[in-house]
Amino acid sequence: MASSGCSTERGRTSRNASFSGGMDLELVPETGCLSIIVLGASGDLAKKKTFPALFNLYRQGFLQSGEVHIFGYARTKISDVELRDRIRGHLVHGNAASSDLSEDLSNFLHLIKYVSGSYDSEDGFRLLDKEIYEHEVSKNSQEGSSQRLFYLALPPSVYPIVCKMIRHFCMNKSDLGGWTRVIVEKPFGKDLGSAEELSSQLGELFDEQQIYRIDHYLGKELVQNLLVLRFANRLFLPLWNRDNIDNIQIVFREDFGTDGRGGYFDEYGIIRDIIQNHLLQVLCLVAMEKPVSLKPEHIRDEKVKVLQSVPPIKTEEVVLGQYEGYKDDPTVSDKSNTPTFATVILHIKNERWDGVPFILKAGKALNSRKAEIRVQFKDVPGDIFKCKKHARNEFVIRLQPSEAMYMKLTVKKPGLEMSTIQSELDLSYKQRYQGVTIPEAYERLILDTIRGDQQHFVRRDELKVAWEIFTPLLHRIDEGELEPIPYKPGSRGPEEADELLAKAGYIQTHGYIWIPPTL
Ligand SMILES: NC(=O)C1=CN([C@@H]2O[C@H](COP(=O)(O)OP(=O)(O)OC[C@H]3O[C@@H](n4cnc5c(N)ncnc54)[C@H](OP(=O)(O)O)[C@@H]3O)[C@@H](O)[C@H]2O)C=CC1
Ligand SMILES: O=C1O[C@H](COP(=O)(O)O)[C@@H](O)[C@H](O)[C@H]1O
Repeated sequence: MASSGCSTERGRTSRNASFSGGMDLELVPETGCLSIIVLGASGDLAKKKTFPALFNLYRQGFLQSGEVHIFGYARTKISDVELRDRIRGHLVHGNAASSDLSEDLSNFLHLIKYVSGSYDSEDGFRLLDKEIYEHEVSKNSQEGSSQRLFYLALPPSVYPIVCKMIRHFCMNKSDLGGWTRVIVEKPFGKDLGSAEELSSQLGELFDEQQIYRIDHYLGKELVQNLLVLRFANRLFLPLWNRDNIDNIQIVFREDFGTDGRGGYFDEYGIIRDIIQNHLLQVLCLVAMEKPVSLKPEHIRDEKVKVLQSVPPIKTEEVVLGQYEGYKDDPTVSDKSNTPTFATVILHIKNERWDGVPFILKAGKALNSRKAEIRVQFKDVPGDIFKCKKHARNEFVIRLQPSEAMYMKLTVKKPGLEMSTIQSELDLSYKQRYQGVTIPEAYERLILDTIRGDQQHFVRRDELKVAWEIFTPLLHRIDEGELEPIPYKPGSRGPEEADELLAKAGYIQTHGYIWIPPTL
């Protein structure tokens, strides 16, 4: 796995060999050493997602020992060894034990160095810069050609000061093809005002091309497949509109509660945590027009147009819920009004979608864990089968778990009688792509950042319109004008949400259930 010396031919090829390589991306030539700096390295996201994603990229040859170094930075006073011990277990999770794995693990962990310092301390960031610089010098990286990727695995409250410190003390010294990029995590603000303030603060320090606002749903395999599916298949082109589609649901369900993150969650709630970002991003890809090309700006231009076509949310098209027992968490206020469940209907007032409700539903502590897009077609006109038994066509994209796409169809029930039954055309990934490992969303997005591809990241104007849509509703909830309905953990959520779904036109096929095929 390991290679020595900076920018080996292999390293250059593998880091640049993008999925969209043939798609006209202007990739930055790579010549220097890469330093990845995880700020907030002592935290939950860093150990569960960031370091494991880096390890997987390392194992696949996208990060090479000879040219990459990883730095952890946080206030907690621990040594390099202690940081490595904290994350080790999360790196091996899900990987079969083997001698390769333990060798890779040990080599990878040795690439990690920890620097302790506070987020507003000049000394801390000067020390960090010195460590990065020493690494670059040790790899004979030409000054100005090195690449520095800062991953802010931190609460957003410290983004402005941390970005200021990076800007003043940790940038590349000159520009010989090198770069400095910053990945920022959601939530990007709490409402339109705070998001815009944060954007302005960051915008004063970095160009838009240097800021990568990560939304990990954009890194999921089946979310990335949406544009291919829609625009590379003739089949969907004539059907994907208000003439044929009755309603679209985008659903996120989790079968566990706030799971130790009650303090964070209570401040944000399910709309800010899931709907305003993850589900809205999925909606954009489902609803947008064909972009001029696959250039990031062309795609993001189309996403912005979709969001700009969404009129204000009506209170009667919202159902909020809170699971019973949520307030037992000592980090949650006894009087909390925070929704842990929400169904919100959005409309898109354009030629393609006028009249088609987009039903966004998300909830914690429900009866299952899944995320999917459910496109329900209109009834077939002229019912020659004279039986109401055959149900509507539905095209379902299962984002997780058991990634799949299936089309619910009415077919003749096999046998002597002429009767109909609901069945499906099924593309289940595990079965169809045996032996293929679907990459973790974070892996893909970190690699995109290294490659300078912003296609799957949220642009500033996109973020602004997303907040414009939800801010009035969020303010009404914050002011206590809308109360969440209690629901039992392990249930479907409040019954009122199903009633709203029916009012929006969704017709459930009773007695039909899709079972993911097993090998
Ligand atoms: N955890 C998750 O599953 C997900 C998290 N995110 C986002 O990622 C970011 C990081 O999340 P997560 O790792 O859970 O957060 P943590 O609460 O674990 O914080 C990360 C680190 O930041 C430092 N920190 C914590 N609170 C403060 C504070 N008030 N002021 C300054 N520093 C602080 C701590 O390091 P130290 O004290 O050592 O400096 C901590 O280890 C957040 O923006 C979060 O919303 C997004 C998706 C999922
Ligand atoms: O961003 C978040 O996402 C997770 C769910 O992510 P998934 O990839 O497992 O679907 C959610 O649990 C968390 O509350 C939220 O902050």
